[in-house]
Amino acid sequence: MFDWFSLSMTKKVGGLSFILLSFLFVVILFSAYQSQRIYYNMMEVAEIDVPLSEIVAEVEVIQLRQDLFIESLQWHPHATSFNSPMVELQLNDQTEQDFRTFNQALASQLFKAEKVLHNALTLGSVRLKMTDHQALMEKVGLLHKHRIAFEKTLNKAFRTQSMSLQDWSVLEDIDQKLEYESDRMLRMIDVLTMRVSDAVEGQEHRFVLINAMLGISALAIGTYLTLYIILSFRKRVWSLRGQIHHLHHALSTESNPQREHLKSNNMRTKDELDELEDDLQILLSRFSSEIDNRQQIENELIELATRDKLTGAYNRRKWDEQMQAVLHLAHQGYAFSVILIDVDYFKKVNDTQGHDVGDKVLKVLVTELNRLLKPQRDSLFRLGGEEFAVLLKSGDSDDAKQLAEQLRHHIETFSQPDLPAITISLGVTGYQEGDTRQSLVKRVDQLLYEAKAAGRNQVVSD
Ligand SMILES: Nc1nc2c(ncn2[C@@H]2O[C@H](COP(=O)(O)OP(=O)(O)OP(=O)(O)O)[C@@H](O)[C@H]2O)c(=O)[nH]1
Repeated sequence: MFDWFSLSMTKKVGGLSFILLSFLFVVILFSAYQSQRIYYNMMEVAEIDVPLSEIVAEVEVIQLRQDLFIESLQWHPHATSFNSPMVELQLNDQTEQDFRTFNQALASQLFKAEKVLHNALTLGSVRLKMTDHQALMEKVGLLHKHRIAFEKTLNKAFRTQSMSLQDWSVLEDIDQKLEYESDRMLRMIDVLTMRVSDAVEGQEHRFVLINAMLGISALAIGTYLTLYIILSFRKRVWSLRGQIHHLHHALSTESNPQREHLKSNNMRTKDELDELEDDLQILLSRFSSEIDNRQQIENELIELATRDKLTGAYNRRKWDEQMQAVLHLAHQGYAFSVILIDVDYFKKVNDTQGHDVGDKVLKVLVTELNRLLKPQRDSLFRLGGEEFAVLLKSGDSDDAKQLAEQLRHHIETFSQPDLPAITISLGVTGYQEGDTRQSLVKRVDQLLYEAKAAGRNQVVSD
């Protein structure tokens, strides 16, 4: 089943936006459709009903003129024969002229009405009550017929300058019919116009109602969408900030001076994003200092792992690493030298003074040897027991010999009240082409042996 709540925020916002836009789209389409309908209905009123109303108004005026015309005909019936009583008419040129004028006007108005209705029915501009329009058309036709009959009757009278009583009553009858039909036509047009305006009004009401409903729905969805986005956004930001605070807490339980500083310095109003940015900034700086600390600790641990615990000189592991590195460089032309150092008669120190003193002697020895070494170039290693080595990463073997002699002399002459005096024997050699670690160590070991054999407290080099 469709699970709205488990959708991602993007999908929810996208879905709601789509619905909102669809609503707006429907509102626009419906508005356009209704406007179009209202427009056509109004067009129908403007093109058909308004001209028809004007025509009928004209016909009414003409009708009045026609009534007056008939009134103006002074007549009195007199019998010319028993069977055919005649009407004596006051007919002159002016009378005929008047008749022709209003008769023509009437004919023209009726033609106009026919044309309007014919166009409306044939061109399809009538949308409401087609049958009523057809009835109206018929009514105009009838009026036309009455007018022609009226015209004929009068034409005859003008020709003969007289009229039978029968014709006179026909004329009066036609006149009444004309009047009656014209009234009916006007009423029909009124009804039609009313219907059209009612229909338009109804459409307008529906239009307003449906548009209002769609608009309210769109507003509701828009409001919900906006609130949803704001609340989701705030919830996410707060959740992120919560996680950041947890991280702060995990990094340190102490109060964070940087955070306090930021808080106290930034009194201006901040939004959620500003606060999140601050939190992230502080977190990042804390991470970076934490990384620095860890790096420092790691370096210290590495350093500890490479140092001899008793003396602080580098241990054999470091010696192996460094030898590998300098041999690799030596193969590329960077020479190096080694001084191998051994304490003379150290067993005697242990035996006579005790092991602790022996330890202290070894510690002091390392301190004193280091005094004469150049940290950039020379490194001191404890290879085991009372045996040490100095690695000179650069310089030739003469430099090494010179340094070895300085070391020997310094230890020979060094004294400390609580420690026995000691001497050291040293073997010195430089890198020779084709050397391996074993060949070089073996050679310098041999030289040290020779120094011992030669009476100790001396330097032997190759
Ligand atoms: N105090 C102490 N003594 C140690 C330590 N490591 C080795 N030794 C002692 O150093 C002595 C080395 O003695 P030997 O190898 O006989 O050499 P030496 O007495 O110095 O005589 P030569 O080297 O021939 O001059 C031994 O007695 C070891 O016990 C240490 O860490 N502390």
